[in-house]
Amino acid sequence: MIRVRGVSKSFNGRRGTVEALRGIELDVGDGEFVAVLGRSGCGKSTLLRVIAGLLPASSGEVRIADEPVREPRRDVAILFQCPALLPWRSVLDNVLLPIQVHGRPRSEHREAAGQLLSTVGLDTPFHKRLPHELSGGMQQRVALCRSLIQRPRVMLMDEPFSALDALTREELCEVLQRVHMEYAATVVLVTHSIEEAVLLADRVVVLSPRPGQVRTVLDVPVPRPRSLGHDAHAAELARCRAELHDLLLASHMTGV
Ligand SMILES: Nc1ncnc2c1ncn2[C@@H]1O[C@H](COP(=O)(O)OP(=O)(O)OP(=O)(O)O)[C@@H](O)[C@H]1O
Repeated sequence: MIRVRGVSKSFNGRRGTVEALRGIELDVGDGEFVAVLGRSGCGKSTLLRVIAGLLPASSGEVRIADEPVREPRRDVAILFQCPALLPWRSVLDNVLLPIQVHGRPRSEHREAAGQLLSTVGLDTPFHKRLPHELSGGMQQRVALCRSLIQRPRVMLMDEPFSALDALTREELCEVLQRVHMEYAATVVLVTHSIEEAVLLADRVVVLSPRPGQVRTVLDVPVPRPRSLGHDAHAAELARCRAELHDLLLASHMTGV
């Protein structure tokens, strides 16, 4: 589904050239959930933006559904750290925004929007509220629904929960697992949180410090839904966490 081949990216700035990514190779299968993990500045967001078609690669190629990505695609949704809801529109109208932007009738999608909001735990009384009447976690749930309303094939997420407190993040990880199981979208999540990566992903791709290169890929062979609390597979989750922790720490010490 997503095929990244030999992607490198350098930025030319006033202080010279920054090599952000070097020779990234990555395949993400249909319905797979892949987390890209690495320390700050290793090129995670750059990789996601190249996959999204928001940024051209310096060399190499990204293909989605066997087509080269040269610009943002309609069937690819992107979720950022900031929910970026329109403050004057109700929750329901924010979710319906992509429908309106693409000139499709809102009335046909109102029910789907309501269902999506219920799936993420926002029932009818919330639908008429304005964004400022919601907590940060609730706003991010609305942004998640807005990205799902068009039934994307692929969801790209850049640290979507990093501005939230630890418990809210965990709650949203639970929501995201449910949404992923229900909608079966292919997901690439960028994060610097080992916990998040292990809770959510089928595979965790660890990038080395700049220039970002694929250092290792770890399978998380644990059935969903997963939890940080009592989980029958707690030992396996802990093993994956420890392995990723050691890898990230080692790459910090050696710089590879
Ligand atoms: N538009 C740009 N112009 C110049 N340099 C850039 C640009 N975007 C990113 N960089 C540089 O590329 C490198 C990788 O940045 P990127 O944001 O992809 O890292 P990251 O792993 O997502 O970091 P973080 O976890 O802190 O968000 C950094 O050194 C950054 O300063």
